[in-house]
Order: sequence, then C-alpha cells, then structure tokens
Amino acid sequence: MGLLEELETKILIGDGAIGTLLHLHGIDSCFEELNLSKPDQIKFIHEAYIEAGANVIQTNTYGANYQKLARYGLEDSVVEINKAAVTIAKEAAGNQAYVVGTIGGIRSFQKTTISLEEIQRSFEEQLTVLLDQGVDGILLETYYDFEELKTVLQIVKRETNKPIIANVSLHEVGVLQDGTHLADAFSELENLGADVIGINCRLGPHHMIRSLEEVPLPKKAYLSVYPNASLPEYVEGRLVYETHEDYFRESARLFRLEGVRLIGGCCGTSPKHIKAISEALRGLPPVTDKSVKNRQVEITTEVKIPNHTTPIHEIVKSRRSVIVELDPPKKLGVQKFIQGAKALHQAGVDSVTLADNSLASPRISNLACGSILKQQFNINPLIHITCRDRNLIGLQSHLMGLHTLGLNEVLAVTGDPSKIGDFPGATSVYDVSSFDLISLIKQFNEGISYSGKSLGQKTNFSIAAAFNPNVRHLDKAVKRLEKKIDCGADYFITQPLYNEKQIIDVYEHTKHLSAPIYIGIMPLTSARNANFIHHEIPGITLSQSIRERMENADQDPQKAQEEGIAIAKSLIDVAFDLFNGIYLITPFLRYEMTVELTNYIKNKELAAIERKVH
Ligand SMILES: Cc1cc2nc3c(=O)[nH]c(=O)nc-3n(C[C@H](O)[C@H](O)[C@H](O)COP(=O)(O)OP(=O)(O)OC[C@H]3O[C@@H](n4cnc5c(N)ncnc54)[C@H](O)[C@@H]3O)c2cc1C
Ligand code: MET
Ligand SMILES: [Zn+2]
Repeated sequence: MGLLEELETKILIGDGAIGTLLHLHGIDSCFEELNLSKPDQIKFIHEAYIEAGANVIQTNTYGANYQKLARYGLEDSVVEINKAAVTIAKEAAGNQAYVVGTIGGIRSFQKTTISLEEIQRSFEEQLTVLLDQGVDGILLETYYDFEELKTVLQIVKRETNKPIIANVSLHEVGVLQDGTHLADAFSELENLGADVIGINCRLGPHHMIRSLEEVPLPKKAYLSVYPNASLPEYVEGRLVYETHEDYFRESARLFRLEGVRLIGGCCGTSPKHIKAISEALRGLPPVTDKSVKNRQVEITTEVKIPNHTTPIHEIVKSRRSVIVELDPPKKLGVQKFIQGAKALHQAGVDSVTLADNSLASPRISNLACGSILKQQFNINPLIHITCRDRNLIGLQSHLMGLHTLGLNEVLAVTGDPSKIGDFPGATSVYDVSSFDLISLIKQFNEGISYSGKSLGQKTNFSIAAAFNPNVRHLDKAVKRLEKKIDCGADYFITQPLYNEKQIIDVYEHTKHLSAPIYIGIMPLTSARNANFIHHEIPGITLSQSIRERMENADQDPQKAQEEGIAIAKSLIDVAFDLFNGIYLITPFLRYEMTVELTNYIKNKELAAIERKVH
C-alpha cells in the first residue's frame, strides 16, 4: 500500500525535528553535511523517531540545496549529500516507515533578493536527486513565501506522480505572510495538485489549532501539521523551546478533530513528542466531518481627526507652498527649536518638517517634537521616517503612534547610513526599502497592517518621498520616482540643489509626473560649510563662483550668512517659476535664515498676484 492509500483510512504519524536534536548534541555546522561525515548519527535519529511511532520520516535534506549549502562552501555537494540522505533514511526505515524527501523553503520570512529563477534552479537540482534515489514522496516544508511554494510545487507536480506534502509556515494565526487566509492558501495548493496540505514550524500547537478551526476539510487532499514544540525563548543567543511532551498528547487529539491526518513535529520537538502523539492517536480513525468557524472579519472605520488640516499634497497641487525643515536638537532641551518652529509658523509655512536622526546621529525623537508642535502650538509637523532605525515591529508601532497623535504628514526615506553618523557601529535595520515603506503606509491608509491584518481604523497619512537629483543620471532617479508613485507616494521633496541649471533640468525631466515636487534649498552659512558640502556630500557640486562668493564673505560671519541667503534667493527665483513647492532646509537651527527666505517667497508671491491683477 502507498502513503496516500493509507491516509484514506488512517492517521499517520510524522517524525520530529532533526535540526533541534543535532543542535542539542552541540553541532553547529551544516546539518546536511553530516549525511556524509556522520551517517550513523543521522540514522540513529531516524530510528529514534520510528521507534517513537513515526510512520513517515523525512530525509536529512531540509537545507540540502545549492543556495543553502553555498553558505558552507558545499554548493558542489548537492548530489552527494542528497543521495546519502536517502540511503540513510531508507536503511533506517526498512519497511516500517515511508521516506519522504524534504526540501525547505529558501526565502524564509525576510525580504530577500533571491529570485524565483535562482530558487527554481536550486530546487530542481535537489529534487532530481531525491526522486532518482526513490523516495516515497516529497515534503515541501517551511515556506513562508507563498509564491515560492506555489512555484516549487508546480515543479514537483511536473516531475513526478509521487505523493506531495506541501506545508506553509504561517505569519500569524490563520494568515500567511502576504495576507492570504490559510483556507484560501490550502485550496490553491490543492488545485495545484498537492496531495497533503498543511502547516509547519513557526507556531506551536495552540496557534496551529486556532488556525485550522477556520479551515474546512479539503475536497481531495489530506491535512498535515508539524507544530513547533512551543513558542521559542531567547536563551544565551539561541532559540530554546519548551519540552512538555504531554501537552502534545492533548494537542494531537485536537488536531485530529480539525481533520488532520498526518501529524509530526517541527523545531523543538524530539522523539518524546512523537511518542506522545502516536500514543494519543493509536487506534483512532480520522474524522470525516468538522464544523468550521467563521472567519473573523474586522470592521475598519474611517476616522475623523479633529483639527484635520488639508494634506500637504493637496495644498501644493492647488497653490504655492513653502515647507521648512527644522531638525529636532541633538542635545536635550527644545526651547530654541520651539522658538524656531513658532517663527516659521508665523512666517506662514505650510509645515515644519522634522528629520529622523538625520546624518544617522541621534536627535530628540521627531514624534515627541512633532507632537508638542501640533498639540501645544497648532503647528503642522511633517515627520520623516527612515527604514534605518526601526524594524517592522517598530515601524508599524511608530505609524500607529503618529496616527493616534494626529500627525498625518510623513516622509518615507531609506535613511542615511549609520556609518556616517555619531555611532558608526550601530545596526542599520532596513527590514524594508523606501518603496516598501511607502507601500506599507499606503496600506495603513486602507486600514491594513503589513501582514494584511485589519488595523481597526484607516489612517490618513499624506505620503512624501525623497528625490535625490544630485546623481549622474537624472533619468534613473526619475525612474525611482515613478516607482515610488506606483507604491503610493503623493509628492516628492528633493535634496538641496545649488545650481540654477540643475533646477531647470529637474523640471524638464519631471514635468510628466503626476505627483508635485518641492525643490530643496538650503542656505550656505560659511565658506567652510560650502567646502564641506562641495567636497564631502556625495553628488553635490557647488559652482566655482558660489564657493568664491562664500570665501569672499567669510571674514565676517554675518556677511557670510547674508551671502548664503543671497545665493539661496537666486535659486528660489528659478524654482519659483517652475515649481509650486519650495522646501527650505534650516542649517544648524539658524531659523532666522529660513524665516527670511520664507518671507522672500511670500513677497514674491504677493508681487506675482499683483502683477496678475493689474
Ligand atoms: C527630503 C529628504 C529628507 C531626508 N530626511 C532624512 C532623515 O530624516 N533622516 C535620514 O537619515 N536621512 C534623510 N534623508 C536622506 C536619505 O535617506 C538618503 O539620502 C537616501 O539615500 C535618499 O533618499 P531615499 O530614501 O528616498 O532614497 P531611495 O530612493 O530609497 O534610494 C536610496 C539610495 O540607496 C540605493 N538603494 C536603495 N535601496 C537599495 C537596495 N536595496 N540595494 C541597493 N541600493 C539601494 C538607491 O539606489 C539610492 O541610491 C533625506 C533625504 C531627502 C531627500
Ligand atoms: C526550520 S523548520 C524545518 C526543520 C526540519 N524539518 C528539521 O528537522 O530540522
Ligand atoms: Zn521548524
């Protein structure tokens, strides 16, 4: 009888973790290589699982593919390692257990650059060896990326008629990483021809049972589960799992009631867990009927934020607009910062923008500063958000906090690299790129979290994105803008420009874009400041004449400041005729400079209106 025929009438028991047991024996190297160097140890593990009651064991090949073996310099040993794995498992199994060749997911839960083509190549190589060696079926396990699982499943289907077990790994209860509901994922896998469909790893029995409650019995396929022993804990730099085997006895009965027919274990499990499952289910037939819980549908509401002002992108589409960057201080104390913000507000700026630890150096949190401006002074802050300082948990928490405080203006940027700041050794997170961050915020505006879960409310973020025109090929930068618009960017803010011709170039290259642009202008403060920008800020070149003007004024700081303002004004004159938006950057909290430039723009605007009237 074959594996699938047995499943027609029986519940079968899978094995548990191999990796965990090897870890417990102090092995830190490549687990799959042991098929060659320590075959007896692997065989011993298989035998322990069979003795515990497993009817289906997996080869020690979870990571035995080109991509994963390459991490150990073993990419040329794919054939050898997989061949040995099947031989060992078959010897251990004799005629007591089925041997399934396991192939683990490559993409995991992190965003990765590994393309589907590379994955296919690596997968096909491993699959061919496992099939040639005569495994009884193929186990696809630990697939967080549903697209990857569907791709490899189709390859197996094309290559063999042997049973295929396809296990996804959940993001959270009942939901995959891309937001797909488990029941929908299962029906897709069934339609693609998987014979057994299930879940493995990441969660313990509790969350897996809850996930299965919303899943009907499949029409043709059978259900499988390979839960972790528990949720893990971090101990001395390692993930450690609880080992209450008795808990698996009770869980096994509940899994059966959800219709599961193949039950094994994943990370943290051992032969003791498998023994508990097998004893609990001995002699019990599979269930053929179950009641399915309704999916929880959460209501997402629109919220009216009190004092809600017109979003910046709407303002700049309809009229001229000035926004000014005034960065939170690098030292404690916000008095001067608040004075500056108030002065800019009085001058009539549409928003004061607050950098997120610009130049990768710590500043007072822009959420704290922005909240003070908004709540105490009714000033509209625009909060920069980098991908550098917060992981996916922190970013989403931050966005929910901003929404709760009514801070709806945000700028999504990658963030300057830590290397350039005060703590060059600090980790740069980059869980997401600036594109992903823009999409994430857009999704928040639909009331949906990164994982596709309802947030209960929709946010109202107006999303700015960064535009760096200080590059050799402006065309390429404009392509990035187009992609950012596709992701959901409402408008752009540029890095500072110091050259009139460049402003015209930017206009010519971007006039087709649907999103408005704020042109960045930052007054120079001294010859030293000009030289630093010219020589050390990548991509920015100051003309000879600008540097000379700053040199000539440098004996007197006041004069240098005036010269810096004069240069900025001539840049504004060019930008004013081409763009609605001007973004002034306050150097070193010298807000009197940006106040003066704001007044200059406002006066120009008045003069222009008067000219129109007459
Ligand atoms: C208006 C404005 C405000 C800013 N505010 C801040 C701030 O508050 N805090 C701060 O730290 N920095 C800030 N910056 C700096 C900004 O984060 C960096 O200068 C960044 O390089 C450009 O902005 P971005 O995030 O949109 O770039 P992106 O369009 O995301 O590109 C960043 C650069 O990195 C490259 N890149 C991006 N992703 C990848 C990848 N996955 N692999 C390889 N290359 C990649 C791109 O090719 C590009 O050269 C700001 C910049 C601007 C223009
Ligand atoms: C990392 S999840 C997959 C684990 C694999 N089945 C093992 O036994 O090690
Ligand atoms: Zn696992």
